Amino acid sequence: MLIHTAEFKCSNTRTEKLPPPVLPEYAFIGRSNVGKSSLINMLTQKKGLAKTSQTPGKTQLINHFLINDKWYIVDLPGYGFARASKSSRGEWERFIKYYLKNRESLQCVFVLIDSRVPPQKVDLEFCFWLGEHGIPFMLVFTKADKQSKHKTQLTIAAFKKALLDFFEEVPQQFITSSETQEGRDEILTCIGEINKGFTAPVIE
Ligand SMILES: Nc1nc2c(ncn2[C@@H]2O[C@H](COP(=O)(O)OP(=O)(O)OP(=O)(O)O)[C@@H](O)[C@H]2O)c(=O)[nH]1
Repeated sequence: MLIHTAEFKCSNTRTEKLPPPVLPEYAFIGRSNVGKSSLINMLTQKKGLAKTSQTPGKTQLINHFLINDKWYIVDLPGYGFARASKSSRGEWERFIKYYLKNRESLQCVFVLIDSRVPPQKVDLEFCFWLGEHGIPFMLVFTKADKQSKHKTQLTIAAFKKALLDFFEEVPQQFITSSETQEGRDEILTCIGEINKGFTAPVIE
């Protein structure tokens, strides 16, 4: 799929203010600093679209980016950053989990995993939670340029093994690098395919 336009649409801290759910949308989420903003910029080929930062856990908003006037990339706040207070973590849970469970136009959640780290409890628990609620998701192993292909494969194998304790089969996986653009075509092709089957929910 070619990206003709990618524009920031809105930032929200409240789910009531989200755009009407008439276009297919794809949420991107992961532990803070996993490379989510860089991935969104890489997918859209727009450097400053999602903000990248060296300070983990900065974005606490749901950001909608409209792509080709036809679908949304949704940038969700990162989870699992140590410095967040208990109350702000609780708020994150309520807000994001409400969005994930109730957003009619959400087609798939791309869960970003740092390809250099062994399976982390917080990532696995999040995947289990998605599974429990029947929310479709896929895995994106980020920062692949930072290590050998072999090491990335070992991380993926370990993550899959951990998931198989819970799931009968593992979701689709992508390997990405925002530096080399690895994984871009694969993710966009996948989104293009899902878009073809989208019918807008009826809004009452
Ligand atoms: N080499 C390399 N570095 C990356 C890649 N993706 C992200 N980075 C670096 O990792 C750091 C974090 O990247 P971000 O894209 O800001 O991460 P984020 O997940 O949006 O961070 P939060 O704002 O905490 O949610 C930055 O220094 C990026 O330059 C990648 O694919 N390869």
